[in-house]
Amino acid sequence: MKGDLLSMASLQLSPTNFPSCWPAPVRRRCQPVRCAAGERQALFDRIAPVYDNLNDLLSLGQHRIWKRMTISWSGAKLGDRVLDLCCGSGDLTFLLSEKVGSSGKVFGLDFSKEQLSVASSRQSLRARPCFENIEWIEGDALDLPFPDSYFDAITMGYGLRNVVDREKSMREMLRVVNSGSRISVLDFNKSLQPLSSSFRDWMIDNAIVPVASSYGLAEDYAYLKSSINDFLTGAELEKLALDAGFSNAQYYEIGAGLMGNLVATR
Ligand SMILES: C/C(=C\Cc1cc(O)c2ccccc2c1O)CCC[C@H](C)CCC[C@H](C)CCCC(C)C
Ligand SMILES: C[S@@+](CC[C@H](N)C(=O)[O-])C[C@H]1O[C@@H](n2cnc3c(N)ncnc32)[C@H](O)[C@@H]1O
Repeated sequence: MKGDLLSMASLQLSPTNFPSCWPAPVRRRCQPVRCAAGERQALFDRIAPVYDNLNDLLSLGQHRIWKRMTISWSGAKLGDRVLDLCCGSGDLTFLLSEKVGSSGKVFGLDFSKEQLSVASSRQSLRARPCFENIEWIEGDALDLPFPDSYFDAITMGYGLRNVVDREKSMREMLRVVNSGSRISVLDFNKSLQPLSSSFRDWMIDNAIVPVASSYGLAEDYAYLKSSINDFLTGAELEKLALDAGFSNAQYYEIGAGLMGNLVATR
């Protein structure tokens, strides 16, 4: 499986953005794969055309607030070089771009070609001057094409739950983030409160899946429920970060306990 994942291509990846000691990325095509990672990649490719609209509809626009909180916790500031991991259609990437401004640099990395294509067309449509600081990279969160200590901040929205190896993903984030800098990881909160988890499961069964089924995507959205149940609690996420080597980790429940944000400092 590692071999398959290593065959990720790199989009618009300019060697000039890397120190000269860093090998130039090789342009390769993604291979269709049948492993768990390949199935998830295919799922995110399939849902790409409706992903943004469904997020707005299903969360009643609330996901925009949760994403702004994630940016704020990342500590990204003007002039920084930052990474949005598992960027999908780019919501967090665009917010980071505004935050670091034209003197900064933002990399949006994802393994779904279709999600990146939506992100790139949104970039052309909105055409704000600072958006020129964005570079989209088709790549693997488990094998990042960046040197050690390269970033001043990292964000990851709804990504950690979807990668096939969370420990490895955490170790990769630790490797590429600067000492003293932060990662800010937004995802569903695997709540220990029965009322909160019942409400979330009820929402998925009775709102999310029925709406998604009208686009022929019922199964893809039903995956949400099992993936949240297989995910980690806030305390487990803090432990994951500390075990990987972060010096500090704090988990915040947000959105009435439906969502959570892990903030860890290297
Ligand atoms: C932001 C949302 C979904 C992101 C998302 C993440 C994934 O990992 C996926 C995997 C596979 C398919 C799709 C996705 C995916 O879309 C939408 C979240 C919706 C919430 C479950 C429902 C929120 C309900 C309330 C209206 C919010 C009210 C909050 C208020 C503060 C009380
Ligand atoms: C639910 S979407 C989140 C998109 C965006 N961050 C957001 O907040 O809306 C999850 C994204 O993670 C990406 N992803 C999952 N595993 C990945 C991996 N190993 N490497 C790169 N991207 C991955 C998927 O392609 C998908 O675009």
